[in-house]
Amino acid sequence: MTDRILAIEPLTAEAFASFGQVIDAAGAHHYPINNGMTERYHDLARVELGGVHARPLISIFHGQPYALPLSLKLVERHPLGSQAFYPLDDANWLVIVAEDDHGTPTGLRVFRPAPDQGVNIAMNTWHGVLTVLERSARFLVVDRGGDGVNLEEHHFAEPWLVKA
Ligand SMILES: NC(=O)N[C@@H](O)C(=O)O
Ligand code: NI
Repeated sequence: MTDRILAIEPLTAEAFASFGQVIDAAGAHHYPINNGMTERYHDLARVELGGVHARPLISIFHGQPYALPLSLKLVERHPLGSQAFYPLDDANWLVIVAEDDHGTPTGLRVFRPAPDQGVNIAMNTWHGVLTVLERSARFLVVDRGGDGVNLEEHHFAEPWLVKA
């Protein structure tokens, strides 16, 4: 029996503020372009690119579903850049993040994005890898390429349990 249980909470910009930004057209600054044929939802998140020869990468991640309860054994962070995930399908997914305490993740939080929400995880922020539930889903991912090592992993001595 473990006391290392994590509950799932709804994703809000306020709750996520210390980990990055929520990508959400709702409430965003927007304006018509292209003779009014397109609405631009502008500047939704802050892409961070650090280190040498940094450049933005645009990729598609096709995530396979995990089952709940989820045994969380690892979080990671990208010291040289942010990482954004925006669903291309109707996805049921989780965003797992943590604060940092002198190099150790602490204060784990598990968020469930609403439909039409994505996230931009700020540079050097501890997070779980893409965690999709129920059915596979594709995500547009914007993160950092370039020189240097942009991945640091933390393996928990004892896993956390993410429960519905
Ligand atoms: N490894 C990789 O590109 N993906 C992870 O960084 C992740 O956060 O899913
Ligand atoms: Ni990552």
